[in-house]
Amino acid sequence: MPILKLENVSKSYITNQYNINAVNNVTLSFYKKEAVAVVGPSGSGKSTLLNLIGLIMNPDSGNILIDEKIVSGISDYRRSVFRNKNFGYIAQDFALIADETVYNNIKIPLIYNKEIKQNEYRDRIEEAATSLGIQDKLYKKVAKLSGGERQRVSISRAIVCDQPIILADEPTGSLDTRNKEIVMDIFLRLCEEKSKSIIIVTHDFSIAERCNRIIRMKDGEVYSREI
Ligand SMILES: Nc1ncnc2c1ncn2[C@@H]1O[C@H](COP(=O)(O)OP(=O)(O)OP(=O)(O)O)[C@@H](O)[C@H]1O
Repeated sequence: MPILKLENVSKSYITNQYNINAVNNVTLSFYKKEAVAVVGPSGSGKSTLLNLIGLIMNPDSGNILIDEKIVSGISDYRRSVFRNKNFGYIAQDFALIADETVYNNIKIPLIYNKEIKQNEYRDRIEEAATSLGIQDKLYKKVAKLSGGERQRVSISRAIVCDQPIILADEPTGSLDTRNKEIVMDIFLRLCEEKSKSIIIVTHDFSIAERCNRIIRMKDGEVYSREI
């Protein structure tokens, strides 16, 4: 059974100058324990697709289902509840607060998660940091870390609430080859050992080819997929 499903999902942007079908009638399924790459030229709709999947925006038409339950076309509040429960995010620029410690950065999604009690924070933060090998950096400021270390902080933050699906938009865009490999090793380990599903938007073919599956987009449509 897919953990996440898109059925005939479309999204347009309407501006004064143009009306563009950013995602056009896309049907896709995602499963537990798989890393999936979304590739395609600039403007092909990858980020819009990721925002739809992550319930950041509602589709104009079609359905998004998590565990067979429709989670699109619902109120902003209910969407945010599903979002917090199901998705961890990793951004290209890491989206960390440089002046804060690693510990405080990893803590951020816990504060927004109503189901996790404050007395669990420390254990969860230490566990997430340890699984990424940065437990000795917890009380350092992010500003003092290297690019590879910062990305590990952002991955720790994405897994600290233990949501089943991780969404990553160009997660290795600013890393060197060695750190890219390390990040991909971590993603594949999270799929295998923690049964996560990871969806990665990337322009980097060396990243895409290490995923279990590649989804190719062009002009808002998915034109090739395995499975
Ligand atoms: N907020 C917006 N308002 C209007 N048009 C938008 C908006 N966001 C995206 N678009 C347009 O929708 C199309 C798809 O954009 P999207 O960012 O999803 O593509 P992408 O494949 O992620 O591109 P890139 O690889 O450059 O990040 C593009 O033509 C883009 O210009």
